[in-house]
Amino acid sequence: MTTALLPTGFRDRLPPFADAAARLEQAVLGTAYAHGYERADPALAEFEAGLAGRLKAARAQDAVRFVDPVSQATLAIRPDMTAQIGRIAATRMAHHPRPVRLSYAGPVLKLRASQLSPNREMRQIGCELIGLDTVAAAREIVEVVVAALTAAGVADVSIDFTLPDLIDVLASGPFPVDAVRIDALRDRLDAKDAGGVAAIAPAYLPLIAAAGPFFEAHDRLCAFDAGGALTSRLEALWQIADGLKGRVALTLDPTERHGFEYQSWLGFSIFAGGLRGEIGRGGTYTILHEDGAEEAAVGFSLYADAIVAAGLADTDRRRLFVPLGTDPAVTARMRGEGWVTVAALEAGDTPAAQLCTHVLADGEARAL
Ligand SMILES: N[C@@H](Cc1c[nH]c[nH+]1)C(=O)O
Repeated sequence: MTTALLPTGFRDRLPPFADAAARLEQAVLGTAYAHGYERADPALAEFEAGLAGRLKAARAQDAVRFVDPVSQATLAIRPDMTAQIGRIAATRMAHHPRPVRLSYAGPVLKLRASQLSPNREMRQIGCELIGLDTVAAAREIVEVVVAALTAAGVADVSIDFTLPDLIDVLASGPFPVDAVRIDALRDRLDAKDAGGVAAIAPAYLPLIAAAGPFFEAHDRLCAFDAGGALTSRLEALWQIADGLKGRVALTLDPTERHGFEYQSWLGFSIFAGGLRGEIGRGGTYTILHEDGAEEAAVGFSLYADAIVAAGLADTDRRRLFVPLGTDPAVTARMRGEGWVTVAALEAGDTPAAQLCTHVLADGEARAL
């Protein structure tokens, strides 16, 4: 075995991609900051028990665990920073007035690669608004993510809304389903398998057709409205989407549940550049406090690697080659004008070897 290779699911990021990811992160966090979201930087690993039980409805986490030789406790490397932000808001920042607005960026590690992404280690950048999961709060969160992607130069953004707790609401209300068959029903709805759904609970069939461009799909879902059980959700969803109308493409897939493990009434996937894979996700969720109290929240996470790998981040180089013997004051002036200067340190050095696009000659930048 060679130690030059990395384990499955891990990779190094090299120039210019690592720079592109850093610029993207800066643009997103800058936009978040300008909207009142201050940065929190949670620990890379923490007590497994504290991480796993923090968000209501979260199943056993998909986390890499290990026994810490120092504390003798089982620790988990974070697979998702949202639960950590929830912990911070519920403990050290519990006394802060609500809502609390926090942003974050850092690596997360999954135990297994998913079908959609072979990577186990990813960089997450996000915002969480803790204390509210109202329409106003959700509108702000989707507004921030759209503004952040615009600031980062990511074009053709589209948002696919979903209702993560839809089946639970219907099953515990108008359309009861046997507890043992509910997972199978979710599965068949996820697969858009009409035959399978019909065999379990035909009342759910219209949900398959209620997916597509947002406003049409919303109309179909309203027509389906199950004795008022969904009225408030549908009204809220409409208001959130209405705020984005005309600026980003909007779709609705009410039974989509991939990646929405702990989200409550609202979930959304973020796409860009006409690509199939999602670049981020978000939604409403519930934080559990130490005393059992529950607190509503809403947020989003973007995946920098997915954005860079899809070619949606700016990876162009613009570098100015500075020949040997150039007056350092001139080079400093060029940097002051925004140039990236690369100084020759030896006589034989060339602009090509230094990946330069321009060369400094007679105090001016000349394109190569
Ligand atoms: N952290 C979630 C998205 C999210 C943030 N806040 C609420 N949901 C994810 O990466 O899937």
